[in-house]
Amino acid sequence: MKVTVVGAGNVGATVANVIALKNFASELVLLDIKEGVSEGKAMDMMQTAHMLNIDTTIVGCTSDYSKTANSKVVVVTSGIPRKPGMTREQLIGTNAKIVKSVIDEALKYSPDAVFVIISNPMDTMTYLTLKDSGLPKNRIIGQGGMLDSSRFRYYLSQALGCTPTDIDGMVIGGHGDTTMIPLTRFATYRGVPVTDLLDKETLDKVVADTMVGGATLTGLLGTSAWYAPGAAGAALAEAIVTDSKKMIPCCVYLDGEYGEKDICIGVPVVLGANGIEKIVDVKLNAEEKALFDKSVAAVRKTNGLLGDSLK
Ligand SMILES: NC(=O)c1ccc[n+]([C@@H]2O[C@H](COP(=O)([O-])OP(=O)(O)OC[C@H]3O[C@@H](n4cnc5c(N)ncnc54)[C@H](O)[C@@H]3O)[C@@H](O)[C@H]2O)c1
Ligand SMILES: O=C(O)C[C@H](O)C(=O)O
Repeated sequence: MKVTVVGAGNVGATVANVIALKNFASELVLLDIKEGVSEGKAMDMMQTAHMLNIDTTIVGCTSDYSKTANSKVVVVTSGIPRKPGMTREQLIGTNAKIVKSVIDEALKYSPDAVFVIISNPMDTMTYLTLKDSGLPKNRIIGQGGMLDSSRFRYYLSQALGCTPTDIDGMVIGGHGDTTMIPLTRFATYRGVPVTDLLDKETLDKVVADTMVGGATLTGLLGTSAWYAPGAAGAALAEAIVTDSKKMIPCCVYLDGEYGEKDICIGVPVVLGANGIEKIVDVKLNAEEKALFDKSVAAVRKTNGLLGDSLK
């Protein structure tokens, strides 16, 4: 099956590279507006094929959407990243225009695709995509929770002195410095609740570090991160292309679930060939529900800034 990645910058090229390494797509198209960049990165990756056993055909193109025709999944990474000191929400003006134009073009050639939105502010860009495209809600998925949960597992593993692969845990809510909700109550170390293993002060620090995980990396790198975001985007594409039915926290449109309507925000979902196969309605306790409500209110406020872009 064919997968398209729009935006061949740090995140898009990493999504593409991880997809190629995982060998689940027959063809991978990388598209950017910068003349020659996608072609160059696609050729560079194809020259690793022999060494890394890649059988996926990787094609690069400059703004030629005909090359993306009939994609099963379109991953949208085009847009500007934040710089140190900025919030993701500050990117809305520039990125709304970019995302809207990309969706319009991609849809002309892949009307049946599932769209994975990565560009920030991701929850609002996912909402914009849903409203602008008119596509059914199961085919619009925002990537945030997979990455944030992976960071949560990393910080928990650091606190426990173990490998992140032994940790289970998820982050729901918005993909923002103040809107993420790492669910410590459900996090485990090989089935043992982390709340039995770490004191409250340590857990509070893990939560705080997770929430500003992206900002921390932006401070270190001077631009936002790409390895874990790229792996997260590829993981969503893989779950859809392989119809794996994996449960992953993603940003999806809620229509009554979690008591919310007309919003795209992070909750656990089952991913498969249809995109979102099912929204998993986790029973939140009063404290978690209060955080979720606050997160929803903040994302709604950002959606309110879309203004004319929604028309
Ligand atoms: N949701 C997440 O978890 C997550 C994680 C990391 C980054 N991001 C976001 O992803 C976006 C990309 O980040 P990056 O680090 O790759 O940035 P980058 O600057 O390295 O790459 C962005 C690319 O998009 C391209 N582009 C711009 N307009 C385009 C258009 N109309 N059509 C096609 N391509 C276009 C640019 O030419 C550039 O190559 C940012 O908005 C960033 O905030 C989201
Ligand atoms: O932090 C950012 O701005 C990029 C991305 O959303 C991330 O979490 O790494």
